[in-house]
Amino acid sequence: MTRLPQRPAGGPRRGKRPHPATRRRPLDGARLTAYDVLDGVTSRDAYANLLLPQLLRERGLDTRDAAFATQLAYGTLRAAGTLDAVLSGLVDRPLGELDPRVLDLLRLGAYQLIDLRVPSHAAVDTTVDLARAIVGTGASGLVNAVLRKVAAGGDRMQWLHALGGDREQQLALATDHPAWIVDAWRDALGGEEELEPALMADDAAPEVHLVARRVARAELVEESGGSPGPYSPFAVRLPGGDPGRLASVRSGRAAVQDEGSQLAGLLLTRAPLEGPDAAWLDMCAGPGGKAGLLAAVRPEGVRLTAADRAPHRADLVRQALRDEADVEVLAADGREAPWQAGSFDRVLLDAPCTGLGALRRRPEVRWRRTPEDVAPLVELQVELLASALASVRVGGVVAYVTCSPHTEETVGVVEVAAARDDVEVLPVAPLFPEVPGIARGDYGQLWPHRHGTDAMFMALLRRIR
Ligand SMILES: C[S@@+](CC[C@H](N)C(=O)[O-])C[C@H]1O[C@@H](n2cnc3c(N)ncnc32)[C@H](O)[C@@H]1O
Repeated sequence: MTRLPQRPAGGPRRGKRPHPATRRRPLDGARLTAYDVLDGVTSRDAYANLLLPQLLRERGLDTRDAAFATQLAYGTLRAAGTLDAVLSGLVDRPLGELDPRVLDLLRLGAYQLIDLRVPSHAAVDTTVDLARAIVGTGASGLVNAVLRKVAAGGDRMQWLHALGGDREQQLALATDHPAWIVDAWRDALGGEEELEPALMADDAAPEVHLVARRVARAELVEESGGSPGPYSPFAVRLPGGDPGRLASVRSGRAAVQDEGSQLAGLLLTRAPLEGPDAAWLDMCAGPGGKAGLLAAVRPEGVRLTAADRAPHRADLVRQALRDEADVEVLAADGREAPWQAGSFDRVLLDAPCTGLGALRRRPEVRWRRTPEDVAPLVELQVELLASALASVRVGGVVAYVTCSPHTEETVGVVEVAAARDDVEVLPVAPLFPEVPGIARGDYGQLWPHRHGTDAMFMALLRRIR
């Protein structure tokens, strides 16, 4: 560590105090934690929603600093596209040629200046301190010079104006979405009318949603200080905070789960069914969010089988179902089912997908995903849905669910199955009369701007012969 310049004996003389900029300030804990999240995402492909809570726990930041670190980390990750557009005009080489640590620091500083309007001396000085400590003195000079130019350019509105571009580019920049995701949302929404509010809502920090599994919802409301969710009878919404501190969450009687995911799980339970109703399958169950809810709400006598291809995800399901009787957890590929064909009455297929509907909770995913990811996922989804239909008895139901509204992964996949002569589509909206605006044709679609949930898609299919 660099040592402070030594004062002459007898203390500083008047007019000879060291310049404040040469003194070392302690690093700001919230900003350092936010930087460490950005660095984990950049250099180790970490997931911010897993890394951040771990760092907050380890470092014991107080509530205020933890909230600021969260805002900085998530906000910077969400806004990376716009921040890079600003920064690329101010750096004398392509951003990809910068030391990745310097780029993350520039993004962190620029986010504070442009989006949070943190006074420029605080945003610049603290980022320069981080640069000096993490990368070195040379980097701190570059960070200082670039961030001063960012500050001089004004706030987000002024920067968007300066960046220019057509309406499409402006929408992508203003809402922090890559252009191909803007297109996918437009397509799923059926046009322009709701596009901007939908993308804006997808760019906002989400509330925390809890699910009351084995505790009365009123009790969880009381314990958490939240309010009942408007749609799922098990949902509690909180403006923020660390739900891991709640006794109900620690004991597994409640869990963190988006209210839209709760509805997607409940869809399976609401489908009308004739004949036996004793065997349910959750075919892609890891980490066990929907399996946990299904286990809690199933009628007496229903056996729940939950499978996941990834053994470590199957272990997480086992953990989520640890206190439930009459459940079986398998590490199994749904396409090579180890169970007998036609052996289930209800099957949930919560398919692996691009996650374009859950970007609020996984802020870096929008920049990680590419349009090339879609086709291989669609191929897998079609195969899994065929397998789900083979796993259900004649007369039984399959709920097909994705946390993506992308038309190819949703309507496109279901239409392949619905074209078969042994399958019929059951309309979703009548099963959710309490959820206005859920219909997407015969399917269900939730949206952050309409429902305050992730953009979950759901479809219900019956084997008719
Ligand atoms: C959207 S996540 C499921 C989320 C889960 N239902 C929940 O609510 O917590 C999709 C899961 O599918 C699993 N998966 C991917 N391919 C699979 C396959 N061929 N068979 C079974 N599971 C698969 C992934 O490991 C992942 O855990």
